[in-house]
Amino acid sequence: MTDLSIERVSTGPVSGSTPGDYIELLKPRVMSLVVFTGLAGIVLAPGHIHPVLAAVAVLCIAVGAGASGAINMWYDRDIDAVMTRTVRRPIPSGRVEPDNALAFGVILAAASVVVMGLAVSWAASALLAMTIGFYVFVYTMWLKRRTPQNIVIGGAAGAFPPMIGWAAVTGGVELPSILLFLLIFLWTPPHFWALALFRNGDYTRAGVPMMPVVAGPDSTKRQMLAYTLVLLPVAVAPYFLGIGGLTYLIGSSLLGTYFVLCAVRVLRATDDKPAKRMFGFSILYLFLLFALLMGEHLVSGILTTGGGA
Ligand code: HEM
Ligand SMILES: CC(C)=CCC/C(C)=C/CC/C(C)=C/COP(=O)(O)OP(=O)(O)O
Repeated sequence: MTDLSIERVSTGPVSGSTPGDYIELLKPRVMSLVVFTGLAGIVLAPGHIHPVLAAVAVLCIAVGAGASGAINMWYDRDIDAVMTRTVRRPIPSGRVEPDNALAFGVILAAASVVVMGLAVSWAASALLAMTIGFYVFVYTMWLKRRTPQNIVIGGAAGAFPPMIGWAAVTGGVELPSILLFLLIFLWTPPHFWALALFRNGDYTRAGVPMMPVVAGPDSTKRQMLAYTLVLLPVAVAPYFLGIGGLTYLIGSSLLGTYFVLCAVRVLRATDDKPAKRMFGFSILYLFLLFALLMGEHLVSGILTTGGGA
């Protein structure tokens, strides 16, 4: 356990929180892509879901993801106060009391799980509850401060949303939804380690054993390349499972090849620029993969029904 007997950044009494402070606790920018992959699970799943229920399912995933982010910020308030990237967050900056942030996260988490079960599907509700629990207890409270494999195993939490969306429609877990999980699971290490490479000082100061801190940048870069090489065929696999079409096959092949090239540039780099570029591209890469999957699926659906007229 990291012993952080660090003087907390004293920013004086809480000067009245604003709604924006609480919204910030939900990590909306990060969770927007998380929710986007959850929507993909809904759109790609076979069968029909009423659009209103689909919207409720997306909302529950969004609220559940945000709630897990708020609880994560409550638990990590000590290390957030030490890292330059996070010191201005609502809790370390004194804008939100820790107990209020925790209550906010717990209430939203409970509400998202109950509403998903009552309104949409108990299978999706169970998966949502498990995802929240995995991120809070397995990643944030257990692995993050103990092992450089923290984000590899913890990455599972971020990979569940497409399975939650799929279960909201079908009530179950099937091979294609497991493949979408695997795609994000393999994407997470190169996504995060690219950031960790240029935020290494933060994590060293905070005593968090991220891979670059423990194994060093060279080993981390080699592992990032390995993950992008494994990810390339896995990201193409939806085409062979019938959930992606020819456009997706070409797009995912090109995007995956460029992601590998990013990793090669990071491996050869003598400064942080390639790592920063790879981190940024990792987000665009995942967004485009899921956008291509959903876009093709929706267009082919329209063409089919249009053709059936
Ligand atoms: C355990 C897994 C993950 C870790 C450790 C991780 C880590 C991070 C960190 C530290 C940041 C910078 C955030 C900030 O400074 O506020 C970030 C940004 C981001 N992450 Fe990840 N991430 C993970 C999984 C995911 C997943 C699964 C997604 C989406 C499916 C995702 C999407 C994003 C996005 C969109 C941003 C940019 C946010 C912004 O522009 O401020 N991340 N990630
Ligand atoms: C539906 C549901 C519950 C979805 C959850 C999805 C999920 C777990 C996404 C991971 C997002 C993320 C930024 C993790 C990093 O935590 P960190 O503590 O390493 O990041 P930080 O240092 O920026 O706080």
